[in-house]
Amino acid sequence: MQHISLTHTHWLGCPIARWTPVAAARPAMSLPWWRWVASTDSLTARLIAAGKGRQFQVCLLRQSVGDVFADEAMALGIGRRRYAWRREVALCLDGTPWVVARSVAPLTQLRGQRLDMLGERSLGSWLFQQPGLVRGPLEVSTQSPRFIPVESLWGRRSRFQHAGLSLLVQEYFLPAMADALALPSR
Ligand SMILES: C=C(O[C@@H]1C=C(C(=O)O)C=C[C@H]1O)C(=O)O
Repeated sequence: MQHISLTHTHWLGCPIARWTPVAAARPAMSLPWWRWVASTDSLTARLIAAGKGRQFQVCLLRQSVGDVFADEAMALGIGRRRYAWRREVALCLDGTPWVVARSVAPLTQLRGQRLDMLGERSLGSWLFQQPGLVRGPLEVSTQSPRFIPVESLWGRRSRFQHAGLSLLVQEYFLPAMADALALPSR
């Protein structure tokens, strides 16, 4: 597959992200990456295991309330101008970001869920403890994230549903992770 490397600036004038169902991306994906990208259990737990003693840390980049990107609004079934809770983090091993993630949820659905109190604790650790958690289908993108100017190898997103809350979690796997784990470029 042709190596596509997009940088932050490519997003100018291109407001819609291209997301495809994970199964459709399978032919373009190596098996080692498939095991990461198509997994549906906690990425936090997987990174800690793969880190083999490296220190895992959630670095909170930004947490705010505001509107969302058009593709996020579509995935959540809300209007673009509806207020949403937005959390952006880097998942780091020994201080090196391996994954960056952006999670968004409609503000009106947060009702008493004190997600803003998470700080540098992993959202995944909280999420996967919730009874009745439902995870929607995974979608994949080769475009880099828009919320931080880094290049990623694979991006994925899925919607979690729990007690009336819809939370869209988008995770982008970075070249530093591929280097550390000797994964292929795609
Ligand atoms: C959804 C998970 O949570 C991870 C932790 C996040 C956070 O703390 O904000 C964000 C996205 C995930 O990479 C997971 O562990 O699978």
